[in-house]
Amino acid sequence: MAVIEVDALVKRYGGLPVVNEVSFSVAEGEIFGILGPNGAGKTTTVECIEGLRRPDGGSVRVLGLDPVKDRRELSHQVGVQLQQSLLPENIKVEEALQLFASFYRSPRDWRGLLEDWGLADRRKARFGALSGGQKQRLFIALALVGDPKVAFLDELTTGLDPAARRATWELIKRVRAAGVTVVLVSHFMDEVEELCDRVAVFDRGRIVALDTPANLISAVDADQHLRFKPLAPFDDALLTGLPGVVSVTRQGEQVIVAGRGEFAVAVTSALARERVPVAGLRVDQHTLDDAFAALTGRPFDGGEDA
Ligand SMILES: Nc1ncnc2c1ncn2[C@@H]1O[C@H](COP(=O)(O)OP(=O)(O)OP(=O)(O)O)[C@@H](O)[C@H]1O
Repeated sequence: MAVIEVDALVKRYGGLPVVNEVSFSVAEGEIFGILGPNGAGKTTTVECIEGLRRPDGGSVRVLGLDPVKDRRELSHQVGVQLQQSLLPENIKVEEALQLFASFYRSPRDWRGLLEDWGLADRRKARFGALSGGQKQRLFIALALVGDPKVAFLDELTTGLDPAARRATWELIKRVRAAGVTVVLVSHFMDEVEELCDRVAVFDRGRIVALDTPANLISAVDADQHLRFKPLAPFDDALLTGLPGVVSVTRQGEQVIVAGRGEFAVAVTSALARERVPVAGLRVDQHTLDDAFAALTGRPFDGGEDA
Protein backbone atom coordinates (compact mmCIF):
# COMPACT_ATOMS: atom_id res chain seq x y z
CA MET A 1 0.00 0.00 0.00
CA ALA A 2 1.26 3.48 -0.84
CA VAL A 3 1.50 5.62 2.28
CA ILE A 4 2.42 8.73 0.30
CA GLU A 5 1.38 9.51 -3.26
CA VAL A 6 2.70 12.58 -5.01
CA ASP A 7 1.44 13.19 -8.51
CA ALA A 8 2.76 15.95 -10.78
CA LEU A 9 3.38 18.25 -7.80
CA VAL A 10 4.16 21.86 -8.73
CA LYS A 11 5.14 24.68 -6.37
CA ARG A 12 6.07 28.11 -7.64
CA TYR A 13 7.65 31.11 -5.97
CA GLY A 14 7.41 34.41 -7.83
CA GLY A 15 6.01 32.56 -10.84
CA LEU A 16 9.03 30.25 -11.09
CA PRO A 17 8.58 26.54 -10.35
CA VAL A 18 10.91 25.33 -7.61
CA VAL A 19 9.15 21.96 -7.64
CA ASN A 20 8.24 20.99 -11.15
CA GLU A 21 5.94 18.04 -11.97
CA VAL A 22 7.33 15.80 -9.25
CA SER A 23 5.71 12.36 -8.91
CA PHE A 24 6.56 9.45 -6.61
CA SER A 25 5.00 7.15 -4.10
CA VAL A 26 6.29 5.75 -0.83
CA ALA A 27 5.28 2.24 0.25
CA GLU A 28 4.39 1.25 3.77
CA GLY A 29 7.46 0.37 5.84
CA GLU A 30 9.98 1.90 3.43
CA ILE A 31 12.83 4.20 4.27
CA PHE A 32 12.51 6.57 1.34
CA GLY A 33 15.35 8.97 0.65
CA ILE A 34 15.09 12.43 -0.83
CA LEU A 35 18.53 13.44 -1.98
CA GLY A 36 19.78 16.48 -3.80
CA PRO A 37 21.93 19.60 -3.61
CA ASN A 38 20.92 22.85 -1.90
CA GLY A 39 17.94 24.51 -3.51
CA ALA A 40 16.88 21.38 -5.42
CA GLY A 41 13.35 21.57 -4.00
CA LYS A 42 13.56 18.83 -1.37
CA THR A 43 12.26 20.82 1.58
CA THR A 44 9.51 22.45 -0.47
CA THR A 45 8.34 19.02 -1.63
CA VAL A 46 8.37 17.61 1.88
CA GLU A 47 6.55 20.67 3.25
CA CYS A 48 3.82 20.16 0.64
CA ILE A 49 3.53 16.54 1.81
CA GLU A 50 3.37 17.68 5.44
CA GLY A 51 0.61 20.15 4.61
CA LEU A 52 2.76 23.16 5.51
CA ARG A 53 2.65 24.51 1.95
CA ARG A 54 -0.18 24.54 -0.54
CA PRO A 55 0.78 23.06 -3.92
CA ASP A 56 0.21 25.15 -7.07
CA GLY A 57 -0.44 22.03 -9.11
CA GLY A 58 -0.74 18.27 -8.91
CA SER A 59 -1.91 16.26 -5.96
CA VAL A 60 -0.55 14.83 -2.74
CA ARG A 61 -2.09 12.10 -0.60
CA VAL A 62 -0.75 10.90 2.73
CA LEU A 63 -2.42 7.83 4.26
CA GLY A 64 -5.22 8.54 1.80
CA LEU A 65 -5.75 12.09 3.13
CA ASP A 66 -5.16 15.56 1.71
CA PRO A 67 -2.30 17.11 3.70
CA VAL A 68 -3.74 20.65 3.50
CA LYS A 69 -7.45 19.95 4.04
CA ASP A 70 -6.94 17.09 6.49
CA ARG A 71 -3.93 18.55 8.27
CA ARG A 72 -5.47 18.20 11.72
CA GLU A 73 -6.20 14.52 11.28
CA LEU A 74 -2.83 13.84 9.69
CA SER A 75 -0.95 15.59 12.47
CA HIS A 76 -1.88 12.65 14.70
CA GLN A 77 -0.45 10.10 12.30
CA VAL A 78 2.65 11.86 11.03
CA GLY A 79 5.84 12.77 12.92
CA VAL A 80 8.05 15.62 11.80
CA GLN A 81 11.59 16.28 12.98
CA LEU A 82 11.77 19.85 14.25
CA GLN A 83 14.43 22.33 13.39
CA GLN A 84 16.58 23.36 16.36
CA SER A 85 15.31 26.90 16.69
CA LEU A 86 11.83 25.75 17.71
CA LEU A 87 12.64 24.55 21.23
CA PRO A 88 13.29 27.02 24.07
CA GLU A 89 16.79 26.72 25.53
CA ASN A 90 15.59 26.24 29.09
CA ILE A 91 13.04 23.48 28.55
CA LYS A 92 14.08 20.21 30.17
CA VAL A 93 14.37 17.04 28.08
CA GLU A 94 11.52 15.30 29.91
CA GLU A 95 9.34 18.41 29.77
CA ALA A 96 9.77 18.61 26.00
CA LEU A 97 8.77 14.99 25.58
CA GLN A 98 5.80 15.35 27.94
CA LEU A 99 4.66 18.51 26.16
CA PHE A 100 4.87 16.92 22.74
CA ALA A 101 3.17 13.74 23.97
CA SER A 102 0.24 15.91 25.13
CA PHE A 103 -0.39 17.03 21.53
CA TYR A 104 -1.30 13.52 20.39
CA ARG A 105 -4.33 11.30 20.78
CA SER A 106 -2.39 8.14 21.57
CA PRO A 107 1.22 9.01 22.29
CA ARG A 108 3.98 6.52 23.02
CA ASP A 109 5.37 6.24 26.52
CA TRP A 110 8.00 8.97 26.37
CA ARG A 111 10.07 7.27 29.09
CA GLY A 112 10.70 4.39 26.68
CA LEU A 113 11.85 6.89 24.07
CA LEU A 114 14.30 8.38 26.58
CA GLU A 115 15.83 4.92 26.95
CA ASP A 116 15.77 4.13 23.23
CA TRP A 117 17.51 7.34 22.31
CA GLY A 118 20.12 7.27 25.09
CA LEU A 119 18.68 10.30 26.88
CA ALA A 120 17.59 8.68 30.14
CA ASP A 121 20.46 10.17 32.14
CA ARG A 122 19.80 13.60 30.57
CA ARG A 123 16.08 13.72 31.31
CA LYS A 124 16.45 16.64 33.76
CA ALA A 125 18.95 18.51 31.57
CA ARG A 126 17.92 21.71 29.86
CA PHE A 127 17.77 21.66 26.08
CA GLY A 128 20.41 24.38 25.83
CA ALA A 129 22.87 22.26 27.83
CA LEU A 130 22.67 19.21 25.53
CA SER A 131 25.44 18.25 23.14
CA GLY A 132 24.76 18.42 19.40
CA GLY A 133 24.21 14.67 19.27
CA GLN A 134 21.83 14.70 22.24
CA LYS A 135 19.80 17.54 20.70
CA GLN A 136 19.57 15.63 17.45
CA ARG A 137 18.41 12.47 19.24
CA LEU A 138 15.84 14.48 21.19
CA PHE A 139 14.41 15.86 17.92
CA ILE A 140 14.05 12.35 16.57
CA ALA A 141 12.43 11.17 19.82
CA LEU A 142 10.00 14.12 19.61
CA ALA A 143 9.13 13.16 16.02
CA LEU A 144 8.24 9.67 17.23
CA VAL A 145 6.40 10.47 20.47
CA GLY A 146 3.01 10.64 18.74
CA ASP A 147 3.50 7.02 17.61
CA PRO A 148 3.28 8.09 13.95
CA LYS A 149 2.70 5.87 10.94
CA VAL A 150 5.02 8.09 8.89
CA ALA A 151 8.04 10.05 10.11
CA PHE A 152 9.82 12.82 8.22
CA LEU A 153 13.44 13.17 9.21
CA ASP A 154 15.56 15.98 7.84
CA GLU A 155 19.36 16.08 7.98
CA LEU A 156 19.31 13.32 10.53
CA THR A 157 22.99 13.16 11.43
CA THR A 158 24.18 16.71 10.78
CA GLY A 159 26.86 17.63 13.29
CA LEU A 160 27.30 14.11 14.69
CA ASP A 161 30.61 12.30 14.93
CA PRO A 162 31.03 9.03 12.98
CA ALA A 163 30.19 6.76 15.95
CA ALA A 164 27.07 8.77 16.79
CA ARG A 165 26.00 8.71 13.13
CA ARG A 166 26.30 4.91 13.02
CA ALA A 167 24.35 4.60 16.27
CA THR A 168 21.61 6.85 14.86
CA TRP A 169 21.41 4.77 11.69
CA GLU A 170 20.90 1.61 13.75
CA LEU A 171 18.07 3.29 15.65
CA ILE A 172 16.40 4.41 12.42
CA LYS A 173 16.47 0.81 11.23
CA ARG A 174 14.70 -0.12 14.45
CA VAL A 175 12.10 2.58 13.85
CA ARG A 176 11.39 1.05 10.45
CA ALA A 177 11.37 -2.46 11.92
CA ALA A 178 8.64 -1.22 14.27
CA GLY A 179 6.51 -0.49 11.17
CA VAL A 180 7.04 3.25 10.75
CA THR A 181 7.46 4.51 7.19
CA VAL A 182 10.38 6.93 7.10
CA VAL A 183 11.01 9.78 4.66
CA LEU A 184 14.61 10.87 4.99
CA VAL A 185 15.81 14.15 3.49
CA SER A 186 19.57 14.10 3.23
CA HIS A 187 22.67 15.60 1.72
CA PHE A 188 24.71 12.64 2.83
CA MET A 189 25.35 9.97 0.26
CA ASP A 190 26.67 7.43 2.77
CA GLU A 191 23.59 7.81 4.93
CA VAL A 192 21.27 7.31 1.99
CA GLU A 193 23.25 4.29 0.79
CA GLU A 194 23.16 2.75 4.24
CA LEU A 195 19.53 3.40 5.14
CA CYS A 196 17.26 3.96 2.18
CA ASP A 197 15.30 1.29 0.35
CA ARG A 198 14.74 3.71 -2.51
CA VAL A 199 15.89 7.21 -3.19
CA ALA A 200 14.53 10.05 -5.30
CA VAL A 201 17.37 12.19 -6.62
CA PHE A 202 16.26 15.81 -6.91
CA ASP A 203 17.91 18.39 -9.09
CA ARG A 204 16.57 21.84 -9.95
CA GLY A 205 13.02 21.06 -8.91
CA ARG A 206 12.73 17.73 -10.67
CA ILE A 207 13.34 14.09 -9.87
CA VAL A 208 16.17 12.99 -12.14
CA ALA A 209 16.22 9.37 -10.91
CA LEU A 210 14.31 7.15 -8.52
CA ASP A 211 15.60 3.70 -7.64
CA THR A 212 17.39 1.68 -5.01
CA PRO A 213 20.83 3.08 -4.10
CA ALA A 214 22.44 -0.09 -5.53
CA ASN A 215 20.66 0.29 -8.87
CA LEU A 216 21.51 3.99 -9.10
CA ILE A 217 25.16 3.16 -8.52
CA SER A 218 25.29 0.22 -10.91
CA ALA A 219 23.71 2.36 -13.64
CA VAL A 220 26.77 4.62 -13.64
CA ASP A 221 28.27 4.14 -17.07
CA ALA A 222 31.85 5.09 -16.28
CA ASP A 223 35.14 3.30 -15.83
CA GLN A 224 36.08 1.71 -12.53
CA HIS A 225 39.64 1.61 -11.30
CA LEU A 226 41.61 -1.34 -9.97
CA ARG A 227 44.84 -0.46 -8.18
CA PHE A 228 47.66 -2.65 -6.97
CA LYS A 229 51.42 -2.79 -6.43
CA PRO A 230 53.02 -5.64 -8.43
CA LEU A 231 55.71 -7.52 -6.51
CA ALA A 232 57.26 -8.91 -9.70
CA PRO A 233 57.78 -7.26 -13.10
CA PHE A 234 55.23 -7.83 -15.88
CA ASP A 235 54.43 -6.39 -19.28
CA ASP A 236 51.32 -4.15 -19.45
CA ALA A 237 50.33 -6.04 -22.60
CA LEU A 238 49.33 -8.89 -20.28
CA LEU A 239 46.36 -6.76 -19.18
CA THR A 240 45.57 -4.34 -22.02
CA GLY A 241 43.85 -6.92 -24.21
CA LEU A 242 41.66 -8.42 -21.47
CA PRO A 243 37.86 -8.13 -21.69
CA GLY A 244 36.59 -4.88 -20.18
CA VAL A 245 40.03 -3.33 -19.68
CA VAL A 246 40.12 0.25 -21.01
CA SER A 247 43.62 1.35 -20.01
CA VAL A 248 46.65 0.40 -17.91
CA THR A 249 48.74 3.17 -16.37
CA ARG A 250 51.57 3.25 -13.85
CA GLN A 251 52.00 5.78 -11.05
CA GLY A 252 55.27 5.13 -9.26
CA GLU A 253 55.02 1.58 -7.95
CA GLN A 254 51.27 1.49 -8.48
CA VAL A 255 49.47 0.05 -11.47
CA ILE A 256 46.01 1.47 -12.21
CA VAL A 257 43.75 -0.48 -14.52
CA ALA A 258 40.63 1.31 -15.76
CA GLY A 259 37.84 -0.93 -16.94
CA ARG A 260 34.20 -1.92 -17.03
CA GLY A 261 32.07 -4.93 -16.20
CA GLU A 262 33.92 -7.97 -14.93
CA PHE A 263 37.36 -6.62 -15.83
CA ALA A 264 38.72 -6.93 -12.28
CA VAL A 265 38.26 -10.71 -12.28
CA ALA A 266 40.01 -10.97 -15.66
CA VAL A 267 42.92 -8.85 -14.42
CA THR A 268 43.47 -10.74 -11.16
CA SER A 269 43.19 -14.11 -12.95
CA ALA A 270 45.76 -13.05 -15.57
CA LEU A 271 48.18 -11.88 -12.87
CA ALA A 272 47.75 -15.13 -10.95
CA ARG A 273 48.29 -17.18 -14.13
CA GLU A 274 51.57 -15.34 -14.83
CA ARG A 275 52.56 -15.70 -11.15
CA VAL A 276 52.74 -11.95 -10.53
CA PRO A 277 52.06 -11.43 -6.82
CA VAL A 278 50.44 -8.10 -5.91
CA ALA A 279 50.00 -6.02 -2.77
CA GLY A 280 47.35 -3.43 -1.81
CA LEU A 281 44.81 -4.60 -4.38
CA ARG A 282 41.64 -2.52 -4.35
CA VAL A 283 38.80 -1.52 -6.64
CA ASP A 284 37.46 2.02 -6.39
CA GLN A 285 33.74 1.33 -6.31
CA HIS A 286 31.27 3.76 -7.73
CA THR A 287 29.24 5.67 -5.20
CA LEU A 288 26.04 7.68 -5.22
CA ASP A 289 28.22 10.75 -5.84
CA ASP A 290 29.23 9.22 -9.16
CA ALA A 291 25.58 8.39 -9.87
CA PHE A 292 24.57 12.01 -9.21
CA ALA A 293 27.35 13.34 -11.45
CA ALA A 294 26.36 10.92 -14.20
CA LEU A 295 22.68 11.93 -13.94
CA THR A 296 23.17 15.69 -13.86
CA GLY A 297 26.53 16.25 -15.54
CA ARG A 298 27.73 18.07 -12.39
CA PRO A 299 29.51 16.90 -9.26
CA PHE A 300 27.37 16.71 -6.14
CA ASP A 301 28.16 19.78 -4.06
CA GLY A 302 25.38 19.57 -1.54
CA GLY A 303 27.45 18.40 1.41
CA GLU A 304 29.25 21.61 2.23
CA ASP A 305 26.67 23.41 4.31
CA ALA A 306 24.64 20.37 5.28
N1 LIG B 1 9.22 30.86 0.83
C1 LIG B 1 9.96 30.96 -0.26
N2 LIG B 1 9.90 32.02 -1.08
C2 LIG B 1 10.64 32.10 -2.20
N3 LIG B 1 11.52 31.15 -2.60
C3 LIG B 1 11.64 30.06 -1.85
C4 LIG B 1 10.88 29.90 -0.64
N4 LIG B 1 11.20 28.70 -0.09
C5 LIG B 1 12.13 28.15 -0.91
N5 LIG B 1 12.39 28.96 -1.96
C6 LIG B 1 13.31 28.67 -3.07
O1 LIG B 1 12.92 27.44 -3.64
C7 LIG B 1 14.06 26.69 -4.07
C8 LIG B 1 13.99 25.31 -3.46
O2 LIG B 1 14.20 25.41 -2.07
P1 LIG B 1 14.14 24.16 -1.08
O3 LIG B 1 14.37 24.69 0.30
O4 LIG B 1 12.93 23.37 -1.33
O5 LIG B 1 15.41 23.34 -1.57
P2 LIG B 1 16.17 22.19 -0.83
O6 LIG B 1 16.47 21.17 -1.87
O7 LIG B 1 15.43 21.73 0.34
O8 LIG B 1 17.51 22.88 -0.39
P3 LIG B 1 18.33 22.78 1.00
O9 LIG B 1 19.03 21.48 0.90
O10 LIG B 1 19.24 23.94 0.91
O11 LIG B 1 17.35 22.86 2.11
C9 LIG B 1 15.27 27.48 -3.65
O12 LIG B 1 15.76 28.18 -4.76
C10 LIG B 1 14.74 28.43 -2.59
O13 LIG B 1 15.48 29.63 -2.60
